[in-house]
Amino acid sequence: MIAKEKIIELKDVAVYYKQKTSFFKSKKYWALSGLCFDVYKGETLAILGRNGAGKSTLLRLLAGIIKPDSGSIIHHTKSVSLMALAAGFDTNLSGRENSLISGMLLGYSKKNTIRLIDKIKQFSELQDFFEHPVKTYSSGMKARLAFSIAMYLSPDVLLIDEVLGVGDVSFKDKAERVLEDKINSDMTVIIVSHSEKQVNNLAERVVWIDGGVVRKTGKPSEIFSEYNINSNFSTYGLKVVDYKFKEDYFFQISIESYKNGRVEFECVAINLENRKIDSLIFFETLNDDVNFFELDSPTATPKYKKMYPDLDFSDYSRFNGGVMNVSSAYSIYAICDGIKEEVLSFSIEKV
Ligand SMILES: Nc1ncnc2c1ncn2[C@@H]1O[C@H](COP(=O)(O)OP(=O)(O)OP(=O)(O)O)[C@@H](O)[C@H]1O
Repeated sequence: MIAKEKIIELKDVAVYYKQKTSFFKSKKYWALSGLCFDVYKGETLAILGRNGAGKSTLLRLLAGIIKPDSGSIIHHTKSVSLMALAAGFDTNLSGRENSLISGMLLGYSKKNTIRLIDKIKQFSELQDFFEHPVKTYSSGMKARLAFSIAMYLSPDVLLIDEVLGVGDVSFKDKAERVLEDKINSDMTVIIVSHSEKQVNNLAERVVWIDGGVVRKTGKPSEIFSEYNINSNFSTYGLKVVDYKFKEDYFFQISIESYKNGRVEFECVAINLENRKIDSLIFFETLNDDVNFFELDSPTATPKYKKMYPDLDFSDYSRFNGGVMNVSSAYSIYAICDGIKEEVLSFSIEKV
């Protein structure tokens, strides 16, 4: 096996912001702490996390715009671009002038940058606006300029913050196609995205940031099941811990209501290898008692079919609802082709 080449290393990195508590006083707020992970050459890495988790702070760190307050970042590359954040633009200058500056900052000669500028203008579809100050642009136009610059002035590491979420449908399609070409080349791409579909399509690896710390890293399929369940539970001030699942299953558990320590839920489970699930059994370990209940309706509701159009909900899925208790632990077994196997286990706690 060829050893993967590290392009960025984060060693116990932490960043704080000063937040004002009164007119004279401020306190340190640690937006990121204890981050340790590596980025490898040529990979596409997705950064996932809820609002306020620290994703933008992490991107700014990776781009060198801010420095860690403790720990260290080692860059084994010269050109990291945060174009897509549009953070580097001088808004008094035009799209053309900003493209030129970006090229020079990335180490291109003036001649080479000028050669690429018309391609940037054409790709961005900004037309005459390209010659106007960036401060007159809408946020979608800024994102289009940023994306186009990044695509033509190929840095070694491309950082993208939700850029594909802006712009009209035809620009989005075009951007996604070009980005896929970059991903298939040896460019390293780090992308922040809330879209499960986009991350599944584009990224090989995910770093899940939760409350400023790395909660988990892994393949998109390993992360999303737990991430989605956690997102649902955290809306109710609850968290899912000790989450373990069998990779050939997809799960979605959503909360219908939460009252007096009892969670009414809906659950859908799908065998991703198209093995028929005969039944799903929930075992609950609460106060040394073991309770169990069986989920036995064979197909999902139209709601789930609409949410996951790519999944096969026929024989391979089981769907039902029930009640779970907070401060309790669950093991879920599937009987699949006559064989009983543990497919998911977790506990529910108050945050
Ligand atoms: N300049 C700042 N001063 C004080 N606190 C800040 C500053 N910037 C960010 N924070 C705080 O740091 C935390 C992380 O913010 P960050 O913008 O990195 O999160 P995020 O994951 O990108 O969020 P979102 O998805 O909402 O954009 C948040 O709690 C935020 O309130």
